[in-house]
Amino acid sequence: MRRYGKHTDEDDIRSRPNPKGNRPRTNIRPKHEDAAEGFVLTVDRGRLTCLVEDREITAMKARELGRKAAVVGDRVGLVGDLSGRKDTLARIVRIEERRSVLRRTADDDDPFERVVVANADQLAIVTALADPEPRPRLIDRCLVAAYDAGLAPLLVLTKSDLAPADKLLETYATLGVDHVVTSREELENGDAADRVRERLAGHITAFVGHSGVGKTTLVNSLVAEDRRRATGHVNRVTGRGRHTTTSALALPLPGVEGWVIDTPGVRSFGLHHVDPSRVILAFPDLVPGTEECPRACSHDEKDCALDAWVAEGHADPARLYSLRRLLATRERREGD
Ligand SMILES: Nc1nc2c(ncn2[C@@H]2O[C@H](COP(=O)(O)OP(=O)(O)OP(=O)(O)O)[C@@H](O)[C@H]2O)c(=O)[nH]1
Ligand SMILES: [Zn+2]
Repeated sequence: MRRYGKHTDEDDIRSRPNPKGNRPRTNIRPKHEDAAEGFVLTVDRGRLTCLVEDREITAMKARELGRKAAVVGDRVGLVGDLSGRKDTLARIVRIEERRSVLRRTADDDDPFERVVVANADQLAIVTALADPEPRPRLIDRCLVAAYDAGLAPLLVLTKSDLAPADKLLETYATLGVDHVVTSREELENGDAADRVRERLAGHITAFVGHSGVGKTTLVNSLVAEDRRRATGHVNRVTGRGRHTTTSALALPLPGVEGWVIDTPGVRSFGLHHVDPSRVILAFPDLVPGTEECPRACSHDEKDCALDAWVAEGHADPARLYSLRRLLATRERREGD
């Protein structure tokens, strides 16, 4: 059989007594041992689109998973009809352990998670340099969410044909955040896509951005033609059903390993769930200075040991200033 390649010697045949692959069943096997592996591409009102091998299939969560929801980016185990034919429905019976979870709430008082992406390792924060004006506090909040979730942030500054990037970049220099600057012309000649793509290969990158910053235009330049979406406005129709305002959408990068996960435009970035003790982990140079901190220190309070430690010359005061600025964005203000 072709499946066995060139190993058609007798030994090999003997070790596969049932060449059809329908192995005998016994009662002691773990449940759903033979579930197919899938990757969640998008979620729409309880229906999940999953990639299984090269087929996109529609699935629902099996009741046995209880309250645990599968989200975009999840690796899942599926059983049932995996043909991907119209009107078929598979069942998700397992959610693999996640490497990361990116959450946001609509605002800080909102207990519901609006966007959840699993397994991303990079967060592309898309900001226009003008039209609309950059909102540094929103950027800071996205950075906090990235650090909290353990994602590496990538700042993507669009519309450099309308305004220069240097002032904004200065604000982030101390944080050492990687960045790409793009313009209308570079979008048109392909340079923007090339430069951004370089940073995406081998990664699962979630893209976030305020509405109108050019996120859709950019994402379209990165993905295959048949995956592109109409730009300009909110009524986003993907080739595969309506893209709801609450779900993200995973798109493969053509030619290389890697995924772009587009998320709906954000107006605010609620940080209800953020744990300051994880944000400090993005500042490894400051971590040793927290040893003398009071228990459960937010590192943004009077008794925080970092002030004295930095004053003793152990780290750059600008780094502590940046950490404090980020932590302060957890407090809600008008316009966040
Ligand atoms: N001048 C200039 N305009 C740009 C650039 N990139 C995108 N635009 C324009 O900005 C507008 C908004 O772009 P979109 O890609 O729709 O923005 P979006 O962030 O996806 O916005 P929503 O779809 O509302 O979430 C469009 O008119 C684009 O043509 C750029 O680099 N320079
Ligand atoms: Zn502290």
